[in-house]
Amino acid sequence: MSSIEVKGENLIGGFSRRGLNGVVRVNNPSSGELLPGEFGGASEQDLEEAANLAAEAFTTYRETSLERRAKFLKLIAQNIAELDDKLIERCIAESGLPRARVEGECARTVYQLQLFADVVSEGSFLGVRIDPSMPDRKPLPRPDIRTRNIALGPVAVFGASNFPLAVSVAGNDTASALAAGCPVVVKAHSAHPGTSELVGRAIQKAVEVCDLPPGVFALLFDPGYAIGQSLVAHEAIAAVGFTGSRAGGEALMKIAAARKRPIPVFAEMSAVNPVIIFPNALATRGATIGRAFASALTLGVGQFCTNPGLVVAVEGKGLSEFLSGASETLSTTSPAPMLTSGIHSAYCKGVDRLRSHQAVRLVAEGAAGNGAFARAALFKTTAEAFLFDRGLQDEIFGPVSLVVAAKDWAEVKRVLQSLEGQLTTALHVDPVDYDRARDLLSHLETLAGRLIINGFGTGVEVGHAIVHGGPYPATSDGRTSSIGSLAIERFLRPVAYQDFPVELQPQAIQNDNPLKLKSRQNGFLS
Ligand SMILES: NC(=O)C1=CN([C@@H]2O[C@H](COP(=O)(O)OP(=O)(O)OC[C@H]3O[C@@H](n4cnc5c(N)ncnc54)[C@H](OP(=O)(O)O)[C@@H]3O)[C@@H](O)[C@H]2O)C=CC1
Ligand SMILES: O=C(O)CCC(=O)C(=O)O
Repeated sequence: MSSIEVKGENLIGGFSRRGLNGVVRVNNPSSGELLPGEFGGASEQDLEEAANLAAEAFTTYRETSLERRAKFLKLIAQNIAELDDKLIERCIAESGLPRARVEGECARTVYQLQLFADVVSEGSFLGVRIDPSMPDRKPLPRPDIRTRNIALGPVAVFGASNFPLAVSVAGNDTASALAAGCPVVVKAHSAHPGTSELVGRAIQKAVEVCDLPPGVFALLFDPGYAIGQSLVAHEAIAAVGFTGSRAGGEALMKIAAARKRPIPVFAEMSAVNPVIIFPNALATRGATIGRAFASALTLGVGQFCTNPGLVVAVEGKGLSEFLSGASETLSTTSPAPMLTSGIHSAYCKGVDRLRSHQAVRLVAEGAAGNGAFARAALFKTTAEAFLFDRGLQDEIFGPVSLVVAAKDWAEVKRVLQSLEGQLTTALHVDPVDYDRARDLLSHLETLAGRLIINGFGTGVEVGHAIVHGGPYPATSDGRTSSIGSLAIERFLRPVAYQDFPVELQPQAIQNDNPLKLKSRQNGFLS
């Protein structure tokens, strides 16, 4: 069992110390009881120190050998795995998530770190391109130009409440930033401070054992928003990774854009993840799709950014069967605790808004619960009403969805044309529907980061091909992904070296290729 303990301290520059700027405390969302541990908030001075140490560490850390960086990521993974039940139990108590989910998420966190260790060892993220000189080219000689990616600089990470391990302190933002060669300063999410500290200490221990500059990692608690905001504004910070609400993401984007030197914010924010049921699929298996949909909707109390919050289909017998199937499953759903009382009250407000909307009707509800326990719900409206009121597209975080019934397929297309950017879009199709699907695809590609056939977006598969992103407001920048190995690209920047003698060339671009990297030579992969 690991010797790491929760002490309620900020982690700065290889040390840990109690913050004196207010206190973060947390309740168990299942029982409502106040959990042990007081987490002292960081002061502006603590933040200054953490950010400056990160800037100092950047110079050395970004040029660590690929082997050493991969070893560091693997050691973080090992240290987290060794936390074992201490971490699992604290995470269950702070999040209200069931043991199997937390254990699975812990395994995913360990796996993600190992994945990035492999990405680092493999080296192609360095993006080497070489256009050798052509001294005899007419009318002008061509210079020798070589490019490699370098790390952007220290990254501020704001983890998600709904994935306290896999999208938090050592989650994909941190893993990809460290893999790219960027030090990380995490602003701990106030919903899981103990989990954050345990994981933060596992990273800090790996920094020490690998003999890396101590500023490579810091963890700060903040009982309000001031420290998080100052972190984004700090001149040492070069980029931000964020998962959470649209309001939170947009607030940080504004701060980043108003800086003297604006920086990129990679915020994963808000989506309703439309489910489109095509006519033949609806006619032949409406009830089956309805049951599967309700299971996806209520998975993890609907607390996924990929949750299917919107269904679009043509009105008729098939849609009635879909609604019956979904209602059957939904009405047997027990209430379950949401992550925080704030998230629960935002959910209740959102559901009440639908309930009192004159053009929306309740189709089915799960059993009612007490405290921060959420009651699942399904609502229905017409395409006409949906197109009229843009507010009906807003994400309600939790186990609720809105079915939009269209008069005909042309109206389905109008509904889809009206949507904002999404993380995922699911298409339920039979082969007979393929022509309609093909016709919609070019629009759907511009709508979402991931298109799914006959499934749902919940449960992101972490890997090399996954895209967890999408156009605004699903994310602030849909060009890459916040999950999977593509995420590393957010924290890299290409630099070209023109006519550099070998003595001054970084190893990655040298002709004898000491790092054994694949590269693009004159445009061709080799
Ligand atoms: N689409 C998605 O992936 C997700 C969406 N959500 C949505 O967010 C709501 C709240 O969940 P939560 O996880 O708390 O998300 P928030 O966006 O409220 O918080 C995420 C992180 O950002 C910080 N933060 C939020 N707003 C600001 C701000 N204005 N300035 C500085 N820092 C800020 C929070 O600080 P602190 O820790 O102090 O709160 C937290 O660390 C949910 O009800 C849901 O609507 C939530 C999770 C995932
Ligand atoms: O793994 C998933 O399903 C989604 C992860 C995520 O980023 C989220 O829900 O916030």
